[in-house]
Amino acid sequence: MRQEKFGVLLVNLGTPEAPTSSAVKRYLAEFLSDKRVVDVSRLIWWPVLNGIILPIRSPRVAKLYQSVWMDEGSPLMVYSRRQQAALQARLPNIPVELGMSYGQPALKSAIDKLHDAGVDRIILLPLYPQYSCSTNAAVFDAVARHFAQMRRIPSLNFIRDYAEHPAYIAALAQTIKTSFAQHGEPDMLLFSFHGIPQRYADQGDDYPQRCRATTRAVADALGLSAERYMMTYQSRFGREQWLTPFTDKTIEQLPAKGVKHLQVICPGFSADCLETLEEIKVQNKEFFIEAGGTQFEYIPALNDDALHVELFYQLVMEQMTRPA
Ligand SMILES: C=CC1=C(C)c2cc3[nH]c(cc4nc(cc5[nH]c(cc1n2)c(C)c5CCC(=O)O)C(CCC(=O)O)=C4C)c(C)c3C=C
Ligand SMILES: [Fe+2]
Ligand SMILES: [Fe+2]
Repeated sequence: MRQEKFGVLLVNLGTPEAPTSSAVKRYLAEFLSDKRVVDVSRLIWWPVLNGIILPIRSPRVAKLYQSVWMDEGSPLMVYSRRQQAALQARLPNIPVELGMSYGQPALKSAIDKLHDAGVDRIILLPLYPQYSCSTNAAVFDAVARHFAQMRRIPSLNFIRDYAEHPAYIAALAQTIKTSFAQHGEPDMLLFSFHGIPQRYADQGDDYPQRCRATTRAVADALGLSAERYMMTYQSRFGREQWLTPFTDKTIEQLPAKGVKHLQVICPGFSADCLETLEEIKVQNKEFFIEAGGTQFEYIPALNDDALHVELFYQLVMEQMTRPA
């Protein structure tokens, strides 16, 4: 029997092509039209999105993107490309493609490239460590939509998430140790995850459990006692109730409780992006200092760190050596 030809498809969210109001509008329009992200009836959502959210949010958010934009582009894209290149170097005989759920490079073109390279089994690795219907399932849907257009679809190994993978926990523990060594041990270590509507969790999305699993495993690996760390949710959107406790509200209250030195890590973001570099590193730092905190450090995402690439390598190898 012919040996199967494997290919790897790394997927992340996507990001605007430029830090301009029109590019942000195009990006948000695609992202926020996905029913996996906002599941409100289209009859209600379409006029709200097009009449209110896009015109008001796009220019405001474009300014925020300008403040974090790198010479090579949007941070999320820059780090995702570096992750792809590093994993490709580690797996020289297997094509590794990057696809974005929204914007460029489109998932569709990444799948086409793998198809053209003769791949008959795709290892699909969404770079969201904790499963959520709004992210990992959205990737699965998008891949299935493209498969629906193909006559000959490849086999698919879908990595649902890796919230508790030992190599992921080890990489996070290492980066926290490095930060402690560099800046001193803080009074509190805060694990901040992107939020989702509470309703999604009530309806069965196990995202909060997956976030807790990561947090517990890292705290155990570091031997942190319960009063030295906390877990919160950031990046709220819209009027609905989102998962609590909120990162910003928590941070504002910490100095009054005696926390003067705070370090924040965002383990749900595999690459630094607007939500970490601006919302946490700039905005939430300000909230903490204004409330009386004295020392604040944001611990960078794992990005293209060697231990992160090692995790991707192990995840891929586990799929390749799995009995079919
Ligand atoms: C409207 C609902 C949203 C849900 C649900 C949501 C879930 C979710 N998102 C991420 C990761 C990222 N989100 C990012 C930006 C971002 N997220 C939303 C909305 C929802 N996210 C918006 C509107 C935006 C754009 C910025 C803004 O307008 O505030 C990013 C950063 C992208 C970048 O270009 O830097 C990431 C990454 C996760 C992991 C998640 C659910 C678990
Ligand atoms: Fe988001
Ligand atoms: Fe945000």
